[in-house]
Amino acid sequence: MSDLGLHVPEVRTDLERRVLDRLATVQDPEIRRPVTELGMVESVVETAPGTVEVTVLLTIEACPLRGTIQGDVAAAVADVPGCDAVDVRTGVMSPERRLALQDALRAARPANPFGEGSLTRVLAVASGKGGVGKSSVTANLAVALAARGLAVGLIDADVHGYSIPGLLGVTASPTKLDRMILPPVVRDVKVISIGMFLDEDRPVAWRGPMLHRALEQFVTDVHWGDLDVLLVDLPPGTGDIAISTAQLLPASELLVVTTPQHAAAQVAARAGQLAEQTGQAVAGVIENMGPMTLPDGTVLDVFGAGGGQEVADRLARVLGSAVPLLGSVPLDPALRRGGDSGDPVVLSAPDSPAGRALAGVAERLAVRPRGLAGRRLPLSPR
Ligand SMILES: Nc1ncnc2c1ncn2[C@@H]1O[C@H](COP(=O)(O)OP(=O)(O)OP(=O)(O)O)[C@@H](O)[C@H]1O
Repeated sequence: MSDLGLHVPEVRTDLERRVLDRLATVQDPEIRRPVTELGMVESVVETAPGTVEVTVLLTIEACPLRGTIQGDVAAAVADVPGCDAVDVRTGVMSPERRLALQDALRAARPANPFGEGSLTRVLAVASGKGGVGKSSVTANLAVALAARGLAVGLIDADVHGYSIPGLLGVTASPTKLDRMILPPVVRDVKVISIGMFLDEDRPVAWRGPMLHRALEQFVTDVHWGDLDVLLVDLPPGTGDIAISTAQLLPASELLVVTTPQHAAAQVAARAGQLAEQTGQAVAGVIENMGPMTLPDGTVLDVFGAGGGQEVADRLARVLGSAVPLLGSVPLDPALRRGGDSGDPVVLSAPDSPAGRALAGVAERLAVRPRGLAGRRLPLSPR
């Protein structure tokens, strides 16, 4: 039995033992745990001296990652000493085996993995109004934090403008195992979006309770594994989902995105002030679409300047705790291009002005020590 109490094949020869040991280094790309621990290795058989046949069971027949898993297994086994040839076969788990896997994964985690005592830093990204680049900033921060070696998850809860899948180039759908959802992993970020569950052409009228339920499912039914950071892309404004986030993710901190414009800053500050009622801390403010420097050195400030600092100062005053301006991301065609092509600017053009500014914000978020500093107690019991 594996650590999770699941199937481990019997081995008879030394080569079979070495191959099985090596398979412990192969992770399921979605669940992110060794295939040997997940009961996915059905058998390892030395069919002729130096020739091994490995049978891997996938969770579902239509597993989109069949080829990846087969390739990873073949690559891992290829240089096991004494192994001249490997044949990787795939099968599908029986419903009983699949259920046992889900039960084992569920038992290994609390119902709300981000509740009391969680070590995951949860950052809910808010903006006062739409179109300020909140989703672009969120997508870039997620991949920048993952590139720094952190385990990152991303929930796209922006019901009306879910754009995260496009910004990250996610084409895969989540794998559904009865009541458990395995999120697609793209650029090392586990991503789940409300858009992955909707018919693109059919508008949905979301009411508060539906939103709450959807977010609750993303928190509890999605298998996130151990995350260092969970980012939540909120819809613009101060609506129901911001309050649901505070309830379902009680340790979440707000990140407020604004443009430099005075009017936009006022609206953004209002969104941030919600933290006063929900007891959330504000991790900081990010100014986006800031002044851009043209090739001849002229500075073009389409949306003015200073809005980010204005929001940070105002929130600090209202909340009575320090609220840093984490960075100002300039208007930059490279950011727009990266978003359009699903190739975030922090990876596709890291030396561009926006790429550098966003990497700087990610660095500040990554190094900030965790703790209760700055977190306010809720005003009313939840
Ligand atoms: N710094 C920037 N420079 C250039 N273009 C940008 C910048 N930030 C965002 N954009 C572009 O602005 C548009 C809006 O961005 P985005 O969708 O991220 O905004 P949003 O605030 O998440 O909007 P909503 O909340 O309404 O969905 C996109 O086309 C994006 O590429």
